[in-house]
Amino acid sequence: MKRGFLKAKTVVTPQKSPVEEAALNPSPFIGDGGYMYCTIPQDAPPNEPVSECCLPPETVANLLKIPGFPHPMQPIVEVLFRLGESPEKGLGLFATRAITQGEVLLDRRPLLVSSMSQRPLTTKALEAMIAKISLTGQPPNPHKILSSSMETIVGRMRPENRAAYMALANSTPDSPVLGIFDTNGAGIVDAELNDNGGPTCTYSAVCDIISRMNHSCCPNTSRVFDKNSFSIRLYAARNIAKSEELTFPYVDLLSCKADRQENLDEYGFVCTCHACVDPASDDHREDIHEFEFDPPRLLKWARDKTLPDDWLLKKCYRQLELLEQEGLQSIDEYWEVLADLSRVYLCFGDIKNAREWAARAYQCQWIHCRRFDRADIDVILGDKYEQSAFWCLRQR
Ligand SMILES: C[S@@+](CC[C@H](N)C(=O)[O-])C[C@H]1O[C@@H](n2cnc3c(N)ncnc32)[C@H](O)[C@@H]1O
Repeated sequence: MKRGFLKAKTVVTPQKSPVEEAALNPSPFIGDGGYMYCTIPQDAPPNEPVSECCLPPETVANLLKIPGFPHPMQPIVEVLFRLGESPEKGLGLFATRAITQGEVLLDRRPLLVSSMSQRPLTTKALEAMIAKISLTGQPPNPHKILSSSMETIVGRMRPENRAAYMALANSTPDSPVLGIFDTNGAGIVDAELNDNGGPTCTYSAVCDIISRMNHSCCPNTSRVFDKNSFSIRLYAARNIAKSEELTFPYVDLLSCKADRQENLDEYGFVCTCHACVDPASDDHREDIHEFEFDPPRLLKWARDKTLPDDWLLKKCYRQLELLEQEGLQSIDEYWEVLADLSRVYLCFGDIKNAREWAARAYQCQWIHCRRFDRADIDVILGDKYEQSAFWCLRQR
């Protein structure tokens, strides 16, 4: 090199990844698909847990209309589980003491809540898509759209939440950001998040601790999303022994074993739980599924004196036995049969037994709190039970 000449340096500005780009802009905004990217709760102090969300703007507006939103989460005074290795399943959660049915194990804000994958496109998004096709001749790639949405959400997370998210399992061949969403996203039903007039869709939530739970077709926990506190509450759906693994279902529990396994294939494992190895389980689950719950049937029996007194009781006890045998205390059918037993005893004018069954239905808060017909149970547990349509109906 000649003296006096410096070797020219090309200044390369390192390109930011989409996650880094998103981290630069933490304010809420409406993205291409018409979804709102926002932090919930908004303007939270650093010690308040937050969720990064991608939701229809109407859903966000409805949440913000809840008086006092967000309500405080349920304080948990004792940690009842630990994170540990589960043979052949990676990490999992294990009870550190015997837990009683109905105990709350955790109440926690998700790291992420998104409706991106399920929501029909908004008109604006559809127009943008059509414009893009006419410009490039190529339809946009839904996989790319979802992936870029996830990068935006993850980029907006607080660093500690992002680290917790990135440490979760990825059982897919996809990029970590998208694969973690697919492996760990658990559904929040529309009614739990958006029961006052927003667009109908389902939402997926990814959590730091709860997402460590492995699947079982006889799960011992159940979760409820409480939109008031914007948190997921985890309940013991039945008594759990010390050291037992805490489990949650990834698929519909009343479908047959083959269908359940087909849906589990995307998680990359073969389920070997009790129900999947018991040859009688499919028939039991079909019987549970076919059991009719409805007050009209109860009214028909109560008024039809040609049917034996114990006609409905026997059916209900059999249903309860099957549900307990199959380990299905987490599903709605369990609450329904407890509620039916309570109503049947009310028809006999037996308030003591009616209340015992009603108390058991009430104890299933993971179902009770979202049942539109829970008023019956509240009436039986209160002092106005004689005003119920079922009171002494069989004796009239
Ligand atoms: C939501 S994660 C559960 C936590 C995960 N075990 C971990 O280490 O973080 C889902 C993944 O866990 C594993 N898994 C969950 N349930 C399982 C089961 N019953 N049998 C085998 N593997 C399971 C699968 O790899 C699945 O894709």
